[in-house]
Amino acid sequence: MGQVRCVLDWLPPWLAKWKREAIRDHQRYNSKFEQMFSSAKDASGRKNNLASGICATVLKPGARHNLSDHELAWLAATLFTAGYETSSNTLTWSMYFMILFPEIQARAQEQLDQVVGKSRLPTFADAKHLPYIWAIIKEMLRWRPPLPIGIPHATVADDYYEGYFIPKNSIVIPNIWSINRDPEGYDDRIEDFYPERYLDCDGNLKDALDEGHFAFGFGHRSCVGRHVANNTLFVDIATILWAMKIEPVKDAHGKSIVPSIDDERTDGITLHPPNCQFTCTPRFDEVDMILQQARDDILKSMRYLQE
Ligand code: HEM
Repeated sequence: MGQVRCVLDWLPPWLAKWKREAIRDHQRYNSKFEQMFSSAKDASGRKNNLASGICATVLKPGARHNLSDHELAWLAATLFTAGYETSSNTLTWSMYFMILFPEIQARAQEQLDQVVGKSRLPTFADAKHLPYIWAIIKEMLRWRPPLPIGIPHATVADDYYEGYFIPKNSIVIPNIWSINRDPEGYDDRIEDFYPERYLDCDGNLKDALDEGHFAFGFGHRSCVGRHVANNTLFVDIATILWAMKIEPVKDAHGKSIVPSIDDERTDGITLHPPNCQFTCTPRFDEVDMILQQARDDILKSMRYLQE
Protein backbone atom coordinates (compact mmCIF):
# COMPACT_ATOMS: atom_id res chain seq x y z
CA MET A 1 0.00 0.00 0.00
CA GLY A 2 2.84 2.37 0.94
CA GLN A 3 4.44 1.66 -2.46
CA VAL A 4 1.33 2.29 -4.51
CA ARG A 5 0.08 5.37 -2.65
CA CYS A 6 3.29 7.39 -2.46
CA VAL A 7 1.97 10.21 -0.21
CA LEU A 8 1.20 7.69 2.52
CA ASP A 9 4.80 6.49 2.33
CA TRP A 10 5.83 9.61 4.32
CA LEU A 11 3.77 8.65 7.38
CA PRO A 12 5.84 7.43 10.38
CA PRO A 13 5.19 3.81 11.55
CA TRP A 14 3.32 4.94 14.68
CA LEU A 15 0.71 6.55 12.39
CA ALA A 16 0.70 3.82 9.74
CA LYS A 17 -0.60 0.40 10.80
CA TRP A 18 0.57 -1.31 7.57
CA LYS A 19 4.16 -0.10 8.21
CA ARG A 20 4.11 -1.53 11.74
CA GLU A 21 2.78 -4.82 10.36
CA ALA A 22 5.44 -4.86 7.61
CA ILE A 23 8.24 -4.28 10.17
CA ARG A 24 6.83 -7.02 12.43
CA ASP A 25 6.46 -9.48 9.51
CA HIS A 26 9.97 -8.74 8.27
CA GLN A 27 11.42 -9.52 11.71
CA ARG A 28 9.36 -12.71 11.94
CA TYR A 29 10.38 -13.95 8.47
CA ASN A 30 13.99 -12.94 9.00
CA SER A 31 14.42 -15.01 12.14
CA LYS A 32 12.55 -17.98 10.61
CA PHE A 33 14.64 -17.93 7.39
CA GLU A 34 17.96 -17.53 9.25
CA GLN A 35 17.09 -20.33 11.66
CA MET A 36 16.06 -22.71 8.81
CA PHE A 37 19.14 -21.85 6.77
CA SER A 38 21.52 -22.35 9.69
CA SER A 39 20.14 -25.83 10.50
CA ALA A 40 20.35 -26.81 6.78
CA LYS A 41 23.93 -25.50 6.69
CA ASP A 42 24.90 -27.52 9.81
CA ALA A 43 23.30 -30.66 8.37
CA SER A 44 25.04 -30.12 5.05
CA GLY A 45 28.44 -29.81 6.82
CA ARG A 46 27.83 -33.09 8.69
CA LYS A 47 27.10 -34.95 5.44
CA ASN A 48 30.15 -33.77 3.48
CA ASN A 49 27.91 -31.69 1.19
CA LEU A 50 25.82 -34.67 0.12
CA ALA A 51 22.64 -32.93 1.18
CA SER A 52 20.13 -31.87 -1.42
CA GLY A 53 17.57 -29.01 -1.17
CA ILE A 54 17.57 -25.30 -1.84
CA CYS A 55 19.73 -24.24 1.14
CA ALA A 56 22.43 -26.79 0.33
CA THR A 57 22.29 -25.80 -3.34
CA VAL A 58 22.94 -22.08 -2.72
CA LEU A 59 25.80 -22.70 -0.26
CA LYS A 60 28.62 -23.36 -2.74
CA PRO A 61 27.92 -20.54 -5.26
CA GLY A 62 27.12 -18.30 -2.27
CA ALA A 63 30.66 -18.69 -0.92
CA ARG A 64 32.08 -17.90 -4.38
CA HIS A 65 30.08 -14.64 -4.51
CA ASN A 66 30.90 -13.72 -0.89
CA LEU A 67 27.27 -13.80 0.22
CA SER A 68 26.65 -13.63 3.97
CA ASP A 69 24.50 -16.24 5.76
CA HIS A 70 21.78 -13.58 6.05
CA GLU A 71 21.79 -13.03 2.25
CA LEU A 72 21.89 -16.79 1.55
CA ALA A 73 18.96 -17.39 3.91
CA TRP A 74 16.86 -14.81 2.03
CA LEU A 75 18.02 -16.15 -1.36
CA ALA A 76 16.91 -19.69 -0.45
CA ALA A 77 13.62 -18.41 1.00
CA THR A 78 12.93 -16.24 -2.08
CA LEU A 79 13.47 -19.20 -4.42
CA PHE A 80 11.24 -21.38 -2.27
CA THR A 81 8.38 -18.92 -1.82
CA ALA A 82 8.45 -17.69 -5.45
CA GLY A 83 8.41 -21.28 -6.72
CA TYR A 84 6.14 -23.01 -4.22
CA GLU A 85 2.96 -20.93 -4.42
CA THR A 86 3.01 -20.53 -8.23
CA SER A 87 3.81 -24.18 -9.02
CA SER A 88 1.38 -25.69 -6.49
CA ASN A 89 -1.30 -23.27 -7.69
CA THR A 90 -0.80 -24.39 -11.32
CA LEU A 91 -1.01 -28.04 -10.24
CA THR A 92 -4.29 -27.33 -8.44
CA TRP A 93 -5.60 -25.67 -11.61
CA SER A 94 -4.56 -28.77 -13.58
CA MET A 95 -6.81 -30.99 -11.41
CA TYR A 96 -9.73 -28.63 -11.98
CA PHE A 97 -9.11 -28.54 -15.76
CA MET A 98 -9.10 -32.33 -15.90
CA ILE A 99 -12.64 -32.50 -14.46
CA LEU A 100 -13.77 -29.53 -16.55
CA PHE A 101 -12.42 -31.05 -19.81
CA PRO A 102 -12.60 -34.88 -19.56
CA GLU A 103 -11.95 -35.25 -23.31
CA ILE A 104 -8.59 -33.48 -22.91
CA GLN A 105 -7.70 -35.75 -19.99
CA ALA A 106 -8.56 -38.81 -22.12
CA ARG A 107 -6.45 -37.60 -25.06
CA ALA A 108 -3.44 -37.03 -22.75
CA GLN A 109 -3.85 -40.51 -21.26
CA GLU A 110 -4.04 -42.07 -24.73
CA GLN A 111 -0.65 -40.51 -25.58
CA LEU A 112 0.82 -41.60 -22.22
CA ASP A 113 -0.30 -45.18 -22.84
CA GLN A 114 1.31 -45.19 -26.30
CA VAL A 115 4.62 -43.63 -25.20
CA VAL A 116 5.12 -44.82 -21.60
CA GLY A 117 3.01 -47.98 -21.44
CA LYS A 118 1.78 -49.52 -18.20
CA SER A 119 4.91 -51.05 -16.69
CA ARG A 120 6.80 -47.92 -15.57
CA LEU A 121 6.33 -44.25 -14.55
CA PRO A 122 6.83 -41.39 -17.06
CA THR A 123 10.32 -39.82 -16.85
CA PHE A 124 12.07 -36.77 -18.29
CA ALA A 125 13.37 -39.02 -21.07
CA ASP A 126 9.76 -39.17 -22.35
CA ALA A 127 9.45 -35.38 -22.55
CA LYS A 128 9.97 -34.95 -26.27
CA HIS A 129 7.54 -37.77 -27.04
CA LEU A 130 4.66 -36.28 -25.04
CA PRO A 131 3.77 -33.06 -26.90
CA TYR A 132 0.16 -33.14 -25.71
CA ILE A 133 1.25 -32.89 -22.03
CA TRP A 134 3.38 -29.84 -22.96
CA ALA A 135 0.47 -28.32 -24.91
CA ILE A 136 -1.76 -28.70 -21.82
CA ILE A 137 0.87 -27.01 -19.59
CA LYS A 138 1.29 -24.11 -22.03
CA GLU A 139 -2.46 -23.65 -22.35
CA MET A 140 -2.98 -23.79 -18.56
CA LEU A 141 -0.44 -21.01 -18.08
CA ARG A 142 -1.93 -18.97 -20.95
CA TRP A 143 -5.59 -19.35 -19.99
CA ARG A 144 -5.26 -18.99 -16.22
CA PRO A 145 -1.81 -17.50 -15.41
CA PRO A 146 -1.21 -17.88 -11.63
CA LEU A 147 -0.03 -14.22 -11.46
CA PRO A 148 -2.40 -12.46 -13.93
CA ILE A 149 -0.97 -9.02 -13.20
CA GLY A 150 2.60 -10.23 -12.67
CA ILE A 151 4.80 -8.40 -10.15
CA PRO A 152 4.77 -4.56 -10.15
CA HIS A 153 7.98 -2.85 -11.34
CA ALA A 154 9.21 0.78 -11.18
CA THR A 155 10.77 2.74 -14.04
CA VAL A 156 14.30 4.01 -13.30
CA ALA A 157 14.18 6.72 -16.02
CA ASP A 158 11.63 8.69 -18.07
CA ASP A 159 10.40 6.59 -20.98
CA TYR A 160 7.93 6.53 -23.88
CA TYR A 161 5.84 3.58 -24.96
CA GLU A 162 3.75 3.84 -28.14
CA GLY A 163 3.44 7.60 -27.68
CA TYR A 164 2.64 7.44 -23.95
CA PHE A 165 5.02 9.27 -21.60
CA ILE A 166 5.99 7.20 -18.54
CA PRO A 167 7.81 9.36 -15.95
CA LYS A 168 10.73 8.03 -13.89
CA ASN A 169 9.65 6.17 -10.70
CA SER A 170 6.25 5.18 -12.14
CA ILE A 171 4.88 1.85 -10.96
CA VAL A 172 4.21 -0.36 -13.97
CA ILE A 173 1.83 -3.30 -13.65
CA PRO A 174 2.05 -5.83 -16.49
CA ASN A 175 -1.36 -7.11 -17.59
CA ILE A 176 -0.31 -10.71 -18.29
CA TRP A 177 -3.96 -11.81 -18.46
CA SER A 178 -4.61 -9.52 -21.46
CA ILE A 179 -1.29 -10.19 -23.18
CA ASN A 180 -2.12 -13.91 -23.06
CA ARG A 181 -5.33 -13.06 -24.96
CA ASP A 182 -3.82 -10.76 -27.58
CA PRO A 183 -5.77 -11.40 -30.83
CA GLU A 184 -2.57 -10.78 -32.79
CA GLY A 185 -0.76 -13.56 -30.95
CA TYR A 186 -3.41 -16.27 -30.89
CA ASP A 187 -6.12 -17.67 -33.14
CA ASP A 188 -9.81 -16.93 -32.75
CA ARG A 189 -10.39 -19.40 -29.85
CA ILE A 190 -8.74 -17.04 -27.38
CA GLU A 191 -11.29 -17.55 -24.60
CA ASP A 192 -11.31 -21.36 -24.97
CA PHE A 193 -9.05 -23.86 -23.18
CA TYR A 194 -7.58 -25.29 -26.36
CA PRO A 195 -4.17 -27.08 -26.04
CA GLU A 196 -4.34 -28.05 -29.74
CA ARG A 197 -3.42 -24.44 -30.65
CA TYR A 198 0.22 -25.38 -29.90
CA LEU A 199 0.24 -28.51 -32.09
CA ASP A 200 0.71 -29.04 -35.83
CA CYS A 201 -1.43 -31.43 -37.88
CA ASP A 202 0.82 -34.37 -36.85
CA GLY A 203 0.28 -33.64 -33.16
CA ASN A 204 3.84 -32.28 -32.62
CA LEU A 205 4.57 -28.95 -30.91
CA LYS A 206 4.60 -26.20 -33.56
CA ASP A 207 7.49 -24.47 -31.76
CA ALA A 208 9.03 -26.32 -28.81
CA LEU A 209 11.25 -23.33 -27.91
CA ASP A 210 8.44 -20.76 -27.80
CA GLU A 211 6.78 -20.58 -24.38
CA GLY A 212 3.48 -19.66 -26.03
CA HIS A 213 2.35 -17.39 -23.15
CA PHE A 214 3.66 -14.67 -20.81
CA ALA A 215 2.84 -16.26 -17.42
CA PHE A 216 6.53 -16.02 -16.45
CA GLY A 217 6.73 -12.27 -17.15
CA PHE A 218 9.22 -10.79 -19.60
CA GLY A 219 12.40 -8.74 -19.87
CA HIS A 220 15.37 -8.69 -17.47
CA ARG A 221 13.32 -9.63 -14.41
CA SER A 222 11.28 -12.46 -15.90
CA CYS A 223 10.94 -15.60 -13.80
CA VAL A 224 14.32 -17.23 -13.14
CA GLY A 225 12.60 -20.47 -12.16
CA ARG A 226 10.69 -21.01 -15.45
CA HIS A 227 12.67 -24.11 -16.47
CA VAL A 228 12.33 -25.68 -13.00
CA ALA A 229 8.61 -24.81 -13.12
CA ASN A 230 8.03 -26.25 -16.62
CA ASN A 231 9.95 -29.45 -15.88
CA THR A 232 8.27 -29.96 -12.49
CA LEU A 233 4.83 -29.42 -14.02
CA PHE A 234 5.68 -31.83 -16.84
CA VAL A 235 6.76 -34.73 -14.63
CA ASP A 236 3.99 -34.13 -12.04
CA ILE A 237 1.14 -33.86 -14.56
CA ALA A 238 2.42 -36.76 -16.69
CA THR A 239 2.68 -38.97 -13.56
CA ILE A 240 -0.77 -38.00 -12.22
CA LEU A 241 -2.50 -38.57 -15.56
CA TRP A 242 -0.57 -41.81 -16.18
CA ALA A 243 -1.69 -43.15 -12.79
CA MET A 244 -5.21 -41.87 -12.24
CA LYS A 245 -8.52 -41.06 -13.77
CA ILE A 246 -9.70 -37.78 -12.26
CA GLU A 247 -13.44 -37.30 -12.04
CA PRO A 248 -15.76 -34.84 -10.31
CA VAL A 249 -17.69 -36.07 -7.26
CA LYS A 250 -21.40 -36.73 -7.85
CA ASP A 251 -24.47 -35.42 -6.01
CA ALA A 252 -27.20 -37.61 -4.48
CA HIS A 253 -28.80 -38.02 -7.95
CA GLY A 254 -25.55 -39.19 -9.56
CA LYS A 255 -24.98 -35.86 -11.33
CA SER A 256 -21.37 -34.63 -11.54
CA ILE A 257 -20.62 -31.51 -9.50
CA VAL A 258 -18.29 -29.27 -11.51
CA PRO A 259 -17.97 -25.74 -10.10
CA SER A 260 -18.19 -22.90 -12.63
CA ILE A 261 -14.97 -21.26 -13.79
CA ASP A 262 -16.61 -17.98 -12.71
CA ASP A 263 -16.12 -19.11 -9.09
CA GLU A 264 -12.32 -18.71 -9.38
CA ARG A 265 -10.80 -16.86 -6.43
CA THR A 266 -7.98 -14.37 -5.90
CA ASP A 267 -6.01 -13.39 -2.80
CA GLY A 268 -4.62 -10.20 -4.31
CA ILE A 269 -2.04 -11.19 -6.91
CA THR A 270 -2.60 -14.96 -7.23
CA LEU A 271 -5.51 -16.52 -9.11
CA HIS A 272 -6.90 -19.74 -7.57
CA PRO A 273 -9.31 -22.28 -9.10
CA PRO A 274 -12.84 -22.63 -7.67
CA ASN A 275 -13.14 -24.93 -4.64
CA CYS A 276 -13.89 -28.37 -6.02
CA GLN A 277 -13.90 -32.02 -5.01
CA PHE A 278 -12.81 -34.86 -7.25
CA THR A 279 -12.02 -38.56 -7.09
CA CYS A 280 -8.80 -40.21 -8.26
CA THR A 281 -9.10 -43.84 -9.42
CA PRO A 282 -6.08 -45.96 -10.45
CA ARG A 283 -6.25 -46.51 -14.24
CA PHE A 284 -4.95 -50.10 -14.16
CA ASP A 285 -3.95 -52.82 -11.66
CA GLU A 286 -0.17 -52.22 -11.66
CA VAL A 287 -0.44 -48.50 -10.69
CA ASP A 288 -0.43 -49.11 -6.95
CA MET A 289 2.63 -51.38 -6.99
CA ILE A 290 4.65 -49.11 -9.33
CA LEU A 291 3.89 -45.98 -7.25
CA GLN A 292 4.80 -47.75 -3.99
CA GLN A 293 8.08 -48.92 -5.52
CA ALA A 294 8.88 -45.35 -6.63
CA ARG A 295 8.02 -44.00 -3.17
CA ASP A 296 10.27 -46.61 -1.47
CA ASP A 297 13.16 -45.71 -3.78
CA ILE A 298 12.78 -42.01 -2.89
CA LEU A 299 12.60 -42.72 0.85
CA LYS A 300 15.70 -44.93 0.59
CA SER A 301 17.70 -42.18 -1.15
CA MET A 302 16.49 -39.61 1.42
CA ARG A 303 17.60 -41.87 4.30
CA TYR A 304 21.00 -42.19 2.61
CA LEU A 305 21.27 -38.38 2.55
CA GLN A 306 20.23 -38.09 6.20
CA GLU A 307 22.75 -40.69 7.50
C1 HEM B 1 4.17 -21.96 -12.74
C2 HEM B 1 5.16 -21.53 -12.02
C3 HEM B 1 5.67 -20.11 -12.00
C4 HEM B 1 5.11 -18.95 -12.50
C5 HEM B 1 3.80 -18.79 -13.25
C6 HEM B 1 6.02 -17.87 -12.18
C7 HEM B 1 5.80 -16.54 -12.54
C8 HEM B 1 6.65 -15.51 -12.22
C9 HEM B 1 6.43 -14.11 -12.56
C10 HEM B 1 5.23 -13.56 -13.33
C11 HEM B 1 7.47 -13.41 -12.07
C12 HEM B 1 7.68 -11.88 -12.18
C13 HEM B 1 8.39 -11.59 -13.48
C14 HEM B 1 8.47 -10.13 -13.77
O1 HEM B 1 8.56 -9.34 -12.83
O2 HEM B 1 8.42 -9.75 -14.95
C15 HEM B 1 8.37 -14.34 -11.40
C16 HEM B 1 9.55 -13.98 -10.78
C17 HEM B 1 10.36 -14.86 -10.09
N1 HEM B 1 10.22 -16.23 -10.02
FE1 HEM B 1 8.72 -17.33 -10.85
N2 HEM B 1 7.09 -18.37 -11.49
C18 HEM B 1 6.92 -19.74 -11.37
C19 HEM B 1 7.80 -20.63 -10.77
C20 HEM B 1 9.00 -20.29 -10.16
C21 HEM B 1 9.94 -21.25 -9.58
C22 HEM B 1 9.75 -22.78 -9.57
C23 HEM B 1 10.96 -20.52 -9.03
C24 HEM B 1 12.20 -20.96 -8.30
C25 HEM B 1 12.74 -22.15 -8.39
C26 HEM B 1 10.67 -19.10 -9.30
C27 HEM B 1 11.46 -18.06 -8.91
C28 HEM B 1 11.24 -16.73 -9.23
C29 HEM B 1 12.08 -15.62 -8.78
C30 HEM B 1 13.32 -15.73 -7.87
C31 HEM B 1 11.53 -14.45 -9.33
C32 HEM B 1 12.06 -13.02 -9.19
C33 HEM B 1 12.95 -12.74 -10.37
C34 HEM B 1 13.49 -11.31 -10.36
O3 HEM B 1 12.88 -10.43 -9.76
O4 HEM B 1 14.54 -11.09 -10.97
N3 HEM B 1 9.48 -19.01 -9.99
N4 HEM B 1 7.85 -15.61 -11.51
